[in-house]
Amino acid sequence: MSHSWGYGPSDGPEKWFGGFPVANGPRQSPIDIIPGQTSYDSTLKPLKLKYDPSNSTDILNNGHSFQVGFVDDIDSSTLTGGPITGTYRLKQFHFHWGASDDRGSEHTVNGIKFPCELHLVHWNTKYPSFGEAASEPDGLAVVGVFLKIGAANPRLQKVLDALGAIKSKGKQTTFSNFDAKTLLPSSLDYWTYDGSLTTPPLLESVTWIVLKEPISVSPTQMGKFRSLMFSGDGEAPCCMQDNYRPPQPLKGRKVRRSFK
Ligand SMILES: CCCCNCc1ccc(S(N)(=O)=O)cc1
Ligand SMILES: [Zn+2]
Repeated sequence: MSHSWGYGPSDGPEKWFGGFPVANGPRQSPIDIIPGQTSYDSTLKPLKLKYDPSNSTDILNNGHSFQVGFVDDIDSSTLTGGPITGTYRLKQFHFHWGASDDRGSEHTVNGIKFPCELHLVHWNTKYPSFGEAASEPDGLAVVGVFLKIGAANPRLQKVLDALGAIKSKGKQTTFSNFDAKTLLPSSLDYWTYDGSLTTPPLLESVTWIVLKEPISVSPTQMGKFRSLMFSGDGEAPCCMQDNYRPPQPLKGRKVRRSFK
């Protein structure tokens, strides 16, 4: 059975339960973060992100978003500290965004949607690979960064300038020497909770680490995200936008914060 899914009326988030029943599971993502209901945890460590720019390899339109891939066969781009134990390796980063600036993020804060959200995806090196880690409850850690409309962000430009070469589904091009650390805000204060992949297969294997401070993006830069296509060459053209899953029920989970 082919598990084709998307973000449209016939194959979008409200339809994913059919092919992926975990969609109604106990630790689904994203969620609405209500800061007043989070608990400060003084035992949470500072996040340690060590990214080697020489590790970036390619940029790919996967038909759902675009992602920048990293070499992950050695511990050269890693996440340690924060709420996790051990070492997690950076595998890829990607984004989710809206058709207009009033929506697009997956996590929300007090019900507020941001126009875009960056996900830096890491896997636990206690497992042999990303694929194996993805099915373990402590297998993945994703750092989420909100993008807020403001001044153009020069650090996004290299990524946005590469999108012309990967307009349609399946297109891929080399993307080297990109320092993912440049996409992070100045503060690494974060909220954290146990969740899932936000796209099928929706595996409940993600420790979410959502940064409190957004980075900026301009309306023009947002337009460049929307110039991508969900569709492949020769298919009916369909703009890549609104590729976000809405918040899911908390089901008793606690959200902790690293800051007072
Ligand atoms: C086992 C194969 C999984 C492939 N899909 C990876 C994937 C999906 C969603 C996210 S997200 N949006 O939760 O960060 C990250 C990585
Ligand atoms: Zn994502």
